[in-house]
Amino acid sequence: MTQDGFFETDVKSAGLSDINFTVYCGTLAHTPKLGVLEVIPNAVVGVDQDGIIVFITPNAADDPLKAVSAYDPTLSLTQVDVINTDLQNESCFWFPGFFDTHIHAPQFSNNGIFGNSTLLDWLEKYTFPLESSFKDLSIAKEHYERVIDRTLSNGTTCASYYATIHPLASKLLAEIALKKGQRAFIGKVCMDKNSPDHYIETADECKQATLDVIDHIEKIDPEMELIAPIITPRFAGSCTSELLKWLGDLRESKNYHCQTHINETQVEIEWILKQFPDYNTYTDIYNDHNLLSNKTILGHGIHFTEYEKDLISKIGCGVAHCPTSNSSITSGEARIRWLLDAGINVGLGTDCSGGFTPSILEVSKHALLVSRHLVMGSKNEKEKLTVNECLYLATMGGANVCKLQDKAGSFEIGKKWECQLIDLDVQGSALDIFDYQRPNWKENDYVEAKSKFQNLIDKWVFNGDDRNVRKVYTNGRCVVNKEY
Ligand SMILES: Nc1nc2[nH]cnc2c(=O)[nH]1
Ligand SMILES: [Zn+2]
Repeated sequence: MTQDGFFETDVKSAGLSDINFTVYCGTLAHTPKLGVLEVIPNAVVGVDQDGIIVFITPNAADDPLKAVSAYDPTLSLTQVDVINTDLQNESCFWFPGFFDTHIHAPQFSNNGIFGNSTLLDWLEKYTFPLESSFKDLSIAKEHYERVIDRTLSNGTTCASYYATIHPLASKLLAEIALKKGQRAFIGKVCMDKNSPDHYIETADECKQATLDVIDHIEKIDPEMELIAPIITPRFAGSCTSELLKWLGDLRESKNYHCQTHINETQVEIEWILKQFPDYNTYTDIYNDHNLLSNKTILGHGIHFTEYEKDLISKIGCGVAHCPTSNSSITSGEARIRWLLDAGINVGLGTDCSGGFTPSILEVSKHALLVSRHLVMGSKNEKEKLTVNECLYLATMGGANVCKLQDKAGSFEIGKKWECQLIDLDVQGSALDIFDYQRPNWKENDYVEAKSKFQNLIDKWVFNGDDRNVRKVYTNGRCVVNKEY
């Protein structure tokens, strides 16, 4: 423990041992482009000591060392670690880790508890009382350990977290993510108005605490191997103009990531525009306070006007789509096709505990269903999202929003080995796979096997859960290994 009471963690020491090269065998599946499922059957993937993918050879899993020699004939094979999946099991595959682009770590214990509330009364009744308790570090520690264990176990390799206003608890969240090996953006929440007396800070306290948390994160992971700070004004409803401007200038000073909520409900929008009478739109408030860049993640974005959509497209902001939360607290249905058509990067967010599930797989399913609800109103079939589009939002879409598209989100040479091993046949899982549904990559022709595999992917999205996640890797390191 350090003097502050935090854990001492060294990201380098958490890496691989003396083995300096690893090959992973098995079928790879990913969605590198919107709506496109690519499958690389029985592949061998070479991963170097930095966790970087250096080769991907399809149909080579029968003799992985041959693939290694073909990549580098001088490599000593005794130093190669071979990780085999169960090759007899054709319903086992590697899939990129999920991105949760919007999650409130301190709200985790409230998952499922929202009654009939809507945003503003939900904040007062359920959220602020829970978050204010994080002044107590022992409460923070228990929640933060559990939320990171749970999201990792569901295949979330990267999460953009809102913490609370408390600097010590926010630093602790960063320490725990680093120790457990989850890639994470950590945002100390900023709020200096419209908040209860027991859960508010002055602008000066907020500035000091924000700098303190950023400094700590930069110290414990100086190379930003896994964690990074993110400037987090809760929303325009809980920050004064003075604080928003200071945060915006800080964001610009070092091109920091930034996250906030926007256009979540009509009542919220009216309430906020009354507080900022000089502005016509919610987006203009953030833009004028210097908070928007291509590293800004805007949570929800359900009720953007045409003008706002064009503005965020021009600036390059990402949107965190949170369909589970938007349905639970009755906020609305975001028009994702409309945003994608404007070239806006969109990822998925659990928004725990506005949303009730920590699983991005489940949120993918909800994104698909919400898009169908939109169609029932608009009669515009184009708004429907497919399974492969939702999986793209859950992986590459999230990577684009977090500006990690060169590091993760799909399998590609030069990217990190950052993925989950999915096993559809795991004992006790809710999936029933019949033998006729299994693809046989060796004996079926590719098109037939691929079509069977697509059906399995669809079944996974609708009926799978964390029990189907056997292993999880971030930055080339195994961080979840479930022995059944
Ligand atoms: N969903 C959601 N919206 C918010 N707007 C401001 N704070 C919050 C929050 O904690 N959750
Ligand atoms: Zn939120």
